[in-house]
Amino acid sequence: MRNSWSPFVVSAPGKVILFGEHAVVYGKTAVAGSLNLRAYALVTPRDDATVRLVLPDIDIDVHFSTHTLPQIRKEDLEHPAEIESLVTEAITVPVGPGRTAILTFVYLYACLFCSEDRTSGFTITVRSLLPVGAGLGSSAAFNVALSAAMLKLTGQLSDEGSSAGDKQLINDWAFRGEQVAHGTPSGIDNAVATYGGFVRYRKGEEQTDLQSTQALRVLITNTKVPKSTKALVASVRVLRDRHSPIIDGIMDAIHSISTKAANLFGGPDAGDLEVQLQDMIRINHGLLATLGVSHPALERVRDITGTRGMASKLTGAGGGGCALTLIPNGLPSAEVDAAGKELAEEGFQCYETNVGGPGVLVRLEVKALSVELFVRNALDRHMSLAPSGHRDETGDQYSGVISAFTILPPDAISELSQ
Ligand SMILES: Nc1ncnc2c1ncn2[C@@H]1O[C@H](COP(=O)(O)OP(=O)(O)O)[C@@H](O)[C@H]1O
Ligand SMILES: C[C@@](O)(CCOP(=O)(O)O)CC(=O)O
Ligand SMILES: [Mg+2]
Repeated sequence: MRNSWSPFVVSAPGKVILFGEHAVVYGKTAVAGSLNLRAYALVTPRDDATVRLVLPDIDIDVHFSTHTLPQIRKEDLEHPAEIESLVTEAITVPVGPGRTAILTFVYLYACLFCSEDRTSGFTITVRSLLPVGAGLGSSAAFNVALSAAMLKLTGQLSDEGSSAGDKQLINDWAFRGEQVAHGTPSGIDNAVATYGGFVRYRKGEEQTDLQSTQALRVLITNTKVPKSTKALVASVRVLRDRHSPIIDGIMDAIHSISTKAANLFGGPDAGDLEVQLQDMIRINHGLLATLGVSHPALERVRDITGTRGMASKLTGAGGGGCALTLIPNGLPSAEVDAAGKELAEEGFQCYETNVGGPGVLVRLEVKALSVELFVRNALDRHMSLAPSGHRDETGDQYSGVISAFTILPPDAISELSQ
C-alpha cells in the first residue's frame, strides 16, 4: 500500500516546576506549568518499509526496516524499560547519548504499530528548543511529540489530537516513553507536556488542570552546573532520616505554598497574583535551601535578579540546573534586559518565556500552506537547498523538507506550530 498522507508537525512544551519539588516525593502537592519552549516533530511519509528517526540536536539519524522491529502488545511487557533486552537481539542500537531516545522510538513503534500494516513507513525528525537534561522536561516533550505523531499515524486521534480522550491517550503513551528512560517517573512532566497550562500534582491523585487567567512571564536561567536528580533526592532522604520531625515540617510548609499558589491561579486579580507568587517563590526557595539543594550558582541568580526587583527560586532538583524568575508585568524591560546581560556574563544561559501555554499540538495545515511549502518558503528566506522532491541516499522522498527542518533556525521552526 502506498502512503497517501501529507507531512505534518506535532509539538509539545517543556515544563517548569513552580512549587513543590522534593516535597512531591513525600506525597505533597506540586505545581508545574508548561514552557513556551517546545519540541517539534516533523512527520513525513515514505513508500518503503522503513522507519527513520532523525534527531539533529543529539546527532542521531537511524533507520530500521519495519519488519525487523518487534510487534508488542503493551500488556506483553511488564515494564517498558524491558524493551532494551528485547530489541537488542533484533537490531543494533548505537551506544551513547541517543540510545534512550532510539529505544523509546522503537518501543512506541513496536506497540502502536503492533497490528498495523508495516509495508510503508515514515520519517520523524525532532528538533527541540529545550536544553537536553537541564530539568526542563525535554524528555517529556520529546515523548509526547513522538507518541502523538504515532497515534495520529495509526488513526487513533481525532482531528488535531485535542479532545480529552486524545490527550489521555497521548499522556498514557508518553508516560510509558518516560518509563523507558527513567524507570519510575512521577508523571508530572508528561502531564504538563500533554495538557499544557498549569497543573496541580500530587502522587496517587488525578492531576488537576489549573485554569489560570493569564500566562506568567518568566526568565529561566540554566546555570549549566551539572546536577543529578537521583543524588539530590537521596541527599534529602538522608537528612529526613536524621531529623524526620523537622524535615517533615519543612515538607508541610512547602505543601502549603503549593496549595496556596494553586488556589491563586484563576483568581481575578492578576496584580495580586504576582505579588503573592513573589512571596511564595522566595519562601519556597528558602525552604529548599535549608534542605541543602541550592548551589552558589543558583544563589547568584537570586542575587542578580533580586536587586532588579524579581524573585527567583531553584526549579527541579536543584544542586545546579535551572532557576526560575518571575517577571512582574509592570517591571521596565530595561531591568529584565540588564539582569539577562549580567546572568549571561556569569556564563549562564537565559530564556525569557511564558509559562502556561498550550500543551501538545498536531498541525496538519500550517498557515494554510502544506508543511512542505512552508518549510521551503522559510528556507528560501534563510538558505538554499536541494529541491524537496529529491530522494536522498536513505530513499526519503521528502529529503529536502527533512534537511530543511534539521537546519532551519529555531524561530522559523516555532512558526510551524502557530
Ligand atoms: N531534542 C531532543 N532530541 C532527541 N532526544 C531528546 C531531545 N530532547 C530530549 N531527548 C531525550 O530525553 C533525554 C533527556 O531527558 P532527561 O534526562 O529526563 O532530562 P530533561 O530534564 O531535559 O527531561 C535525552 O537523553 C533524550 O533521550
Ligand atoms: C526533585 C524532584 O521533585 C523534581 C526533579 O525535577 P528535575 O529532574 O530536575 O526535572 C523529583 C521528582 O519529583 O521526582
Ligand atoms: Mg526528563
